[in-house]
Amino acid sequence: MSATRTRRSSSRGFMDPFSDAEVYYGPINDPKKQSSQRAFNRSRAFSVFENTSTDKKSFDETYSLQRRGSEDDSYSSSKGNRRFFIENVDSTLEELLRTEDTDRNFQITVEDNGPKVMKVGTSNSGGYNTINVRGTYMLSNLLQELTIAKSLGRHQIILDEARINENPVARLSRLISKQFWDYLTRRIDCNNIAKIASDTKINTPEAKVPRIYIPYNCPEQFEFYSKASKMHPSLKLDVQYLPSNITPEYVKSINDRPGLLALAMRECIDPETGEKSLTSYPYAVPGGRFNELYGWDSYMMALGLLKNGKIDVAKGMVEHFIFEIEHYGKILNANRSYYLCRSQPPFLTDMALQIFKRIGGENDPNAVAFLKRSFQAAIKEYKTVWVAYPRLDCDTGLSCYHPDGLGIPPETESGHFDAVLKPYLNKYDLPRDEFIKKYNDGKIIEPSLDEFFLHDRGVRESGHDTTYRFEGVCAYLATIDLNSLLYKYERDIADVIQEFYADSYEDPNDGTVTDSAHWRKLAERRKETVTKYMWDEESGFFFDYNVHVKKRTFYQSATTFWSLWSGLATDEQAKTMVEKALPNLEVLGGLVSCTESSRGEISLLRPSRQWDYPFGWAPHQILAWQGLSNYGFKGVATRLAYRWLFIMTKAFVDYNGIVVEKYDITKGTDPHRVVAEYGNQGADFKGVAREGFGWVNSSYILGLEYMNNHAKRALGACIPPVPFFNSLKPSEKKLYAL
Ligand SMILES: OC[C@H]1O[C@H](O[C@H]2O[C@H](CO)[C@@H](O)[C@H](O)[C@H]2O)[C@H](O)[C@@H](O)[C@@H]1O
Ligand SMILES: [Ca+2]
Repeated sequence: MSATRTRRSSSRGFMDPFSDAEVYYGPINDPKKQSSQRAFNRSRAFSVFENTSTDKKSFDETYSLQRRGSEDDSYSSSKGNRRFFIENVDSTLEELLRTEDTDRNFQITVEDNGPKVMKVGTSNSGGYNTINVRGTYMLSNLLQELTIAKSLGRHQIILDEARINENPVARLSRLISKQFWDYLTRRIDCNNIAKIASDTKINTPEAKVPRIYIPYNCPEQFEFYSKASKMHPSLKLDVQYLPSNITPEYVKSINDRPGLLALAMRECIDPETGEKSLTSYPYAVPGGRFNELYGWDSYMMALGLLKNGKIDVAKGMVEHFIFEIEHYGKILNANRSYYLCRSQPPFLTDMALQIFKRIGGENDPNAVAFLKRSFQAAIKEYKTVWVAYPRLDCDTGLSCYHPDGLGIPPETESGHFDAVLKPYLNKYDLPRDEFIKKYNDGKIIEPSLDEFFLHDRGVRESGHDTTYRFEGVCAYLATIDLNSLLYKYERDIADVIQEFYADSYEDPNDGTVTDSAHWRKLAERRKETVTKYMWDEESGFFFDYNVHVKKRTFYQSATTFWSLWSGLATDEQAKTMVEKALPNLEVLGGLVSCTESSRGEISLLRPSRQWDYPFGWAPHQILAWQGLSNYGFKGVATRLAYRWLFIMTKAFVDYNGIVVEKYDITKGTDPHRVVAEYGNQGADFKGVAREGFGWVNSSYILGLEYMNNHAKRALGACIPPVPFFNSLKPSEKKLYAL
């Protein structure tokens, strides 16, 4: 039977071993609820490797790297159809952790020194006979499944061996598409608003109160949330209007009273009362600890969400961006009050276009209307945020990450600025918090600190917080990242005006009328300017240009490839970039953020920054793969993708199903372990990782599109890039540009 065929799940038949946890551990598969043991004794027709390709065996034999399976003590004849009967989920979990989680972090990893084998009862014998579950991967999958079953209220379960011995590539892709996105999706309603509004980053007494700020001209939302607050008085939800003019002074004034910022809602009929009400659009958050909508994370997640068919979530995020541009003047870093002054790298035009194609495209009037609303917002954003004061450099016509704002960003980890503040604390002989208060209140004036924080805000707007590339200089840099993205906006806007506005767009915001030629000219001019100021033929890099001192910089960053993603680079530049720049950035696990030499020496006084060498980030990989493919370098993209997917799969297999925000991609053993700034998001879970990390989830789904079955099998067996590449026949090497 084919794994893609619809699978039955009934108490009379078999349960798909790979069905969603809610179904798999639902009543239908609950031994306690079955009238007789027979219902769960029946073997189902799937084989352990049914969700992998049929030539797996020959591959594994070739490389002799098959994971150890369980010993079959009782019924080897049914190999491939084995099921366990876990009579007591709680005690099995306890035993598993006691014997196998030797470092007591509630995860079973290659670092634990347990026996790496546990006897588990078979379902055929009602648990009487046992078989051995062996090895880190299977034992950690057992831990994950037991943890989920327990959280779903189950005391006994029937567990397919196939579920804990699933090919890792299949398991991770399945979890991302079937579980991780759902855990990352938020839909604000009157019952959960207080939870979503709660702030985890700010530590003031006022921050303990969940608060939502509503744009001054959204009375329906104010009424909606006020009602929610009255419905649940114990939650103490504080509902506040924002002023019509949101200034940096105002934003600073509410830093100790942070709140969520309202997002787009639409009218609906309340099913309980039959009255008109509001309902929110869904959105995905970057990781489990977040509840707010982010800027560029949303774009990266949308790419994966679309591939996994979660179109409403991707579309919901565009609806929120349209609302943010309308009411807050920009796509926000994230919708918390302390982010009101800054944005993040802009991707709205491409995001809207990708969704447009998936919701019906040009033949669907609703899709066209959606596209036009999105582009109207993007044009406003382009003109009023990115090509306007203070981000625009009038001399070159290039743009910088240069947001407004005052004071010290309140959302950073306490102690993050200790090294910077130390000389000032000494100078004023004040403890840190007292100094910060006085400085923020304008009672201490220190222009050099103002300058530092101007750039620090820029760093955060760039999404690359933090990197030595930007420290103390960001707001003065016309970066290759931002200018590539704006080039893409200009090209996309030209295309949409030509096709959907009969080549004449009247801007409702400023009354101007433009055609596609106008926008193409803007794009062409940007391309010429970027080449003039940023292109370095000798190294094959686009470098940032310092508009303040009027000099090109020399920091070798992976964002040079954004010029390929956006189409800004010429074919010759692309070729030079692949020949000269790429070898400096290609490491074991893909494209590293920057070169080691650009980053410089690391010491106690100059600690690692998370957006620098040796760390690799999903958005850098995703944009480079697409960019390289655009210019005919699909083989290079495939090679880089294999590298990245290897790192992700290896960490997933060895470290209890972990998927983290970023990886140290220079090491193959524990790449998820990152000692920089706040550590790593997604690493801190007990028993099971439920949501992965948004843009990393996307990168796995997108990266797999470059892999053929052979590569997928190699990834499933965790074959490192070099042995894998070396094992290829000459004809296969071409697929990886080797
Ligand atoms: O609180 C510290 C910083 O946290 C965010 O930055 C990091 O997480 C974001 C969400 O995944 C991501 O967009 C960003 O690239 C990361 O560096 C936040 O965006 C920063 O503004 C904030 O200072
Ligand atoms: Ca452990």
